[in-house]
Parts: sequence; C-alpha cells; structure tokens
Amino acid sequence: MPSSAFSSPTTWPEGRAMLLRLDQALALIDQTFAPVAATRRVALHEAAGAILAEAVAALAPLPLADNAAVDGYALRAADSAAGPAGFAVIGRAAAGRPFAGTLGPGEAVRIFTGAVVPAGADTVVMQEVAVTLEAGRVTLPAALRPGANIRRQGETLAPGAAVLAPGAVLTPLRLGLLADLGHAEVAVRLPLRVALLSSGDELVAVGTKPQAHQVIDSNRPMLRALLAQAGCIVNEYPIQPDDRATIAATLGTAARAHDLIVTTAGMSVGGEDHVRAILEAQGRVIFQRLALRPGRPVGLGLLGGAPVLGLPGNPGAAAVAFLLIGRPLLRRLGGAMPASLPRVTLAAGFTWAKPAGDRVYLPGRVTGGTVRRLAHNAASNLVWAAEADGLIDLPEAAQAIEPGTPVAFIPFAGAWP
Ligand SMILES: Nc1nc2c(c(=O)[nH]1)N[C@H]1C(S)=C(S)[C@@H](COP(=O)(O)OP(=O)(O)OC[C@H]3O[C@@H](n4cnc5c(N)ncnc54)[C@H](O)[C@@H]3O)O[C@H]1N2
Ligand code: MOO
Repeated sequence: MPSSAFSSPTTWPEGRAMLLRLDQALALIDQTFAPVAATRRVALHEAAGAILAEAVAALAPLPLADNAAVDGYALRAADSAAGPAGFAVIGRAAAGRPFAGTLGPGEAVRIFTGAVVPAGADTVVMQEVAVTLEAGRVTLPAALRPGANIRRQGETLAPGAAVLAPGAVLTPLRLGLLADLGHAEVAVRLPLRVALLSSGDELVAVGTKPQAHQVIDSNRPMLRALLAQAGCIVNEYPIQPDDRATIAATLGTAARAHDLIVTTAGMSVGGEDHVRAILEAQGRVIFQRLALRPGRPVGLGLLGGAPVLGLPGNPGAAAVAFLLIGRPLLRRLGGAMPASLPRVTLAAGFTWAKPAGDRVYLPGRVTGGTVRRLAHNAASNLVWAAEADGLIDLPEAAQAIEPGTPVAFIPFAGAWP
C-alpha cells in the first residue's frame, strides 16, 4: 500500500495539470447532484434538526391584531394634545381577554402587554407615566404620540410573506417561529441512506490485535460517527479485500439500496487502488485527485446511479476530506442549503514554508488570538485529533507563513456536521 508523508513533494509525477482545486470540486458537486433524500410531512415535534423540504410562508399577519407593547392605558392621543389630561378608565384589556366595547373621547382602558388594542384607541401609554387620582381616573402627560407602544397587525409579516426557504435546517428557534406562524406540520427531508465500506488486505477489525503487516480499520468508527452526526442512516459493509471483482460486486449491491456509498482507501494511483479503477471502468468519475493536503486522492463518482465518495485510506486525510468534500456532498444530496464552514482569522504562531499550489489544512491549537501548528503529521494518523481545536486553512497561493501572519482557522466546534 502506498502511504505519504505530509511533507511529500508538491508535484506528483503525473504533474499538477491533473489536480482540481477544492473550489472547482465543490462547484462540480453542486452542478452534478440534486437533492435525493425522500420527503415526508411531519408534526413540528418530529422535525427538530431536520432539513426543510418546502418553502414556508406566513399563513396570517404577524401580529394577528394591533396589540399593546407595554402595560399601561389605551386611549386616543388627540385627547392629550392640549396638555396633561384626565381620563375615565372604562375597562380592562388583557392578553386573551379583550375589551369588548369602543373607547370614546376622554376615556382610557387599562391594558396589559399583548392585549388587543380596544376599538377607538390609537395609542398606549406606559403605566409608569400615569398618575392615578382616584379609582377609575388617571391623568396622563401631554402630546402623546399617536400609535405609540402599539404593535400593528401585520407589521412584522404580511400574510403570504416568505419566511423559510427549502433547505433550511429546522433549529429549535425555527420550530418556534413555524408554530407562531400557524404551522403544525412541515415537509422535511428523510435521512440519507449511506453505505460505508473500507478496503485493504492489511485491514483488521477494531478490537483485533494487528500483526506488523496489519492495520486496524480505524477509519470505520470515525466515518460511521461523522455520518451519523450528519443525520445519515449508516449501513456498514465488511472490510473488502484488495480484489477488484469482490469490491465491484459489493459496490454494485450497495448502489442499489443506498443514496450514497462512502469508501475509504483504494483511491490513489497504486496497483491495489481498486475503487478508483472500478469507477473508471464501470461507472463515472466526476473528479479524482485534488490540489489538497491532506486528502489529495479524494474522489467522487457514480456507480449504478449512486454517488460514490472515495475517501483516502490515510486516516487524517480521510477526516479532512470528509469535512471538506463529504460534508457539502451530504448537504447537497440531503437537500440542505449550501453552507460554508465557519472561519475566524487568527495570528499564526509558527513558521512554515508552505508548498505553493495546494490548499493545505493544518491541525491547530488556539491560545488567545494565536494558532499553533501541531507537530503531528496530519495525513497518516489522527494523533492530532487529541489536541486540535480545528484546522488552519491555507489557500493555494499562500507560501511563507511567519509568526503573526493572519491565517484562516476553522474551529471544530460547529464545523463537523
Ligand atoms: N505514487 C503515489 N503514491 C501516493 C499518492 C500519489 O499521489 N502518488 N498519494 C498519497 C496520498 S496523498 C495518500 S492520502 C495515500 C492514500 O491512498 P489510498 O486512498 O489509495 O489509500 P491506501 O493506499 O489504500 O492506504 C493509505 C494508508 O492508509 C491506511 N488505511 C487504509 N484504510 C484504512 C482504514 N480503513 N483505517 C485505517 N487506516 C487505513 C493504509 O493501511 C495505508 O497506510 O496514497 C499516497 N500515495
Ligand atoms: O496527504 Mo494524502 O493527501 O495523505 O491525503
């Protein structure tokens, strides 16, 4: 099996011309695929965290009626135009218990926040400015502004106003919003069904003590958890030997019953890199090999109508490729809106001669506004995951990084799906 160190030469023998940039690969995902996840109407309490599959509009005006924004008195502003005036308090309006009558000149209604403004009133005055002279009478200040402290019917949303677009994630706050707008059910996307398989004669199952020539199938629990965290239903296939016919048969079976196949290893250029060879011969390759470190051999293809995401075998490379390619692919297939990874700018706390031409991701640890590059090789293992707060994102054109150079940083909190 080939393996690579993070410091391997920038240009592989076949040359840079074959390498696609990360942004080009992401554009190809959007161009090639449409959402495939099935849809279903569910009650709001079943929709938490789901992806919205329809446009949602306001069913009614918001607010539904003119209502008081404060506790106080409802009245006609014109009555106090000439100076502080006394009012007869003729009734009471509370949220859920409106005042039934109509308010006339010189009259006020005691009103509480959220109550419908009584007919005849055009203004609400805060109770803090009222002077109560005797039961049933108040004096209020002069020059009250008509319309003050009233939330007007439909001032926030008119009926039919677009509120959420298909692809929005139904966060708890948005469920509250939908309920407020009168929706009890919404159409959501169902989880993607994903087949997961690893390949390589050297692989042994997690829990097996490997011999010197063997490698624990450590990508499997990582990818299973990443896919599950992204809301997918994951179906694991056994470790595949380095045998093209066997892998082709498994991929063919998996393609019939899944929305996506995720493989690890076998995407590079070695003689045992069968996943890539199968896609080339029996399916379609959408892209393979990116100007990306780690994760260079990540590929995407189609087999029997199912998308196949071929992640590198190197565990660190598989992790980074999943974040950068797998996550947007899952969003696309799952019907979610595109979303860029959250990035912050930090000062580099290291010196590094970056190879130009590659988009490079370095595990980093943050102290204050500075990010330190972790010494571990980011491709061939995941030792850096014990300490890393996220990934430093160095664009293709970046070269010398000095202490203090501003660098983009993707914090893991919020970045992993
Ligand atoms: N001549 C070249 N050699 C390599 C290139 C290249 O461009 N030209 N690219 C290198 C890069 S970059 C990477 S990354 C690796 C990845 O290659 P593959 O995706 O084909 O993976 P393998 O070669 O099969 O395995 C690489 C490495 O990872 C270990 N591995 C595989 N599966 C798992 C698993 N499920 N869990 C844990 N570890 C796994 C495997 O034993 C190898 O050590 O290719 C470079 N070579
Ligand atoms: O560096 Mo490879 O890019 O180990 O994926």
